[in-house]
Amino acid sequence: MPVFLSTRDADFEDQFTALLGAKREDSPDVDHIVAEIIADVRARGDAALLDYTAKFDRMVLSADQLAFTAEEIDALVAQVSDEERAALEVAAARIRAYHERQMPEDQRWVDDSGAELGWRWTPVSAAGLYVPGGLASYPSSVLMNAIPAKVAGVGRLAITVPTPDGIANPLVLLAARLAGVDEIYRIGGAQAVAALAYGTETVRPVDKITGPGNAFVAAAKRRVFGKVGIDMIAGPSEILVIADKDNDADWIALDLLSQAEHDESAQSILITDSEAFASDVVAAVEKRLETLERRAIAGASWRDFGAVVLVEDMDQAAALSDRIAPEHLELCVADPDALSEKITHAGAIFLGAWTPEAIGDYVGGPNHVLPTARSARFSSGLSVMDFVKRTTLAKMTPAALRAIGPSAEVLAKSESLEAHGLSVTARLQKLND
Ligand SMILES: NC(=O)c1ccc[n+]([C@@H]2O[C@H](COP(=O)([O-])OP(=O)(O)OC[C@H]3O[C@@H](n4cnc5c(N)ncnc54)[C@H](O)[C@@H]3O)[C@@H](O)[C@H]2O)c1
Ligand SMILES: N[C@H](CO)Cc1c[nH]c[nH+]1
Ligand SMILES: [Zn+2]
Repeated sequence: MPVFLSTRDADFEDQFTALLGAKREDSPDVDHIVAEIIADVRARGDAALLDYTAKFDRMVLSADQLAFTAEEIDALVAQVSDEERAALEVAAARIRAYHERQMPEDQRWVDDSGAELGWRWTPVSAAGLYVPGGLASYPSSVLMNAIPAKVAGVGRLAITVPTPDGIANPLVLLAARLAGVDEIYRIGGAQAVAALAYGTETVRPVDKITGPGNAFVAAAKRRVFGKVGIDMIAGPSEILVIADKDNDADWIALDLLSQAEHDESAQSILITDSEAFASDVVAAVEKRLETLERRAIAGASWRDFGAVVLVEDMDQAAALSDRIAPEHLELCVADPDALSEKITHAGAIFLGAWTPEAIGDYVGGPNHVLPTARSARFSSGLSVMDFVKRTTLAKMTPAALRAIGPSAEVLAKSESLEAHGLSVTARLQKLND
């Protein structure tokens, strides 16, 4: 059974704080193993990649087999059914259209002093996308990572995907092709991240690495950060549903289970102002868990981390939601737009009973790579912005330098940086000659 909290309980604050602080992720200490793997890939390049691929993915390869050839991709893509291809194409088109609107604009203006100022956006030159290939492999995540990169204008986009025992997921290859990925390597784990960051004889290094993965992948991303950029370390999925009594309890139960089925550590929370509705949803979840294919995973998540919170009104619901800062927030209430105005911290908001979160996982358009573990308080989901960087521009005229240069001279002096000040002074003297 999930925990049941009511804001009317005397110890509500303690219980809610415990819910917020519950540690869900089992984070094994893999950092020392990962450090060794990265060092080995840096030292031995392809030879290390081949050894680790043989060891962890049970695949003996030669260096010229590390990358998928165009013919191999063709053969795998041909295995995808027409129905699945059409669905991926719908998803790709919608994700692309959404992300094209995110492209930021350059700015240039002249201020009061006569200085010309501005900024310019440019894409990162090369990006690498890690696609998990062990227990879970999501073609939708390939689209969600690769399409923003290509929309941003990333010149070279490489994918690494482990293929344990030589088995590749044809849908992953098709998603990569639809997104315009340039290179695909059959490698995984920390060694793949190291290869993308530092390069080997076969894998050219990239500037930014994105994509989810297991503890080894996450630790490797943390370690290479600085040498390359990374997106985020996404934790187990979360959903918070705020629903009033005028909902179908079974729909809400399924929405809660849709994220619970990802992972035993996933978290699904219902906030409602109706005790009777809360009971109906709990009963509907139990009923669905009798037959759901992934009932073992979803059941464990619901039992260990699920929660139902009874509130007095929707204002209270909004305030609690902000404290949870959920990855996904569904607002199944009469006026979801009005309620959403009261929400500040959420990775993605799904407005109204006709918007199940799963639409956002696949075909809505917005990205499904979102901040977890309350990090929506300070970060956002993956976007085109993750693949561009901003260069600032400043152009002085003699008049502008005369207007603002003296302040720079004063500040340079106060920081005891003489050359800084003199570089301005020399120019101002020239103007006075
Ligand atoms: N948030 C999302 O959008 C999203 C999407 C897909 C998957 N995921 C998550 O990604 C993860 C995928 O994990 P996975 O394991 O299935 O695939 P993975 O590709 O992340 O990891 C497989 C690799 O781990 C390495 N590895 C395994 N055991 C090792 C060991 N003992 N020592 C060193 N390296 C070892 C191997 O190199 C192997 O190729 C899951 O946690 C899943 O929940 C998240
Ligand atoms: N809900 C996941 C992110 O939290 C993403 C995903 C992929 N496929 C289905 N769902
Ligand atoms: Zn999902």
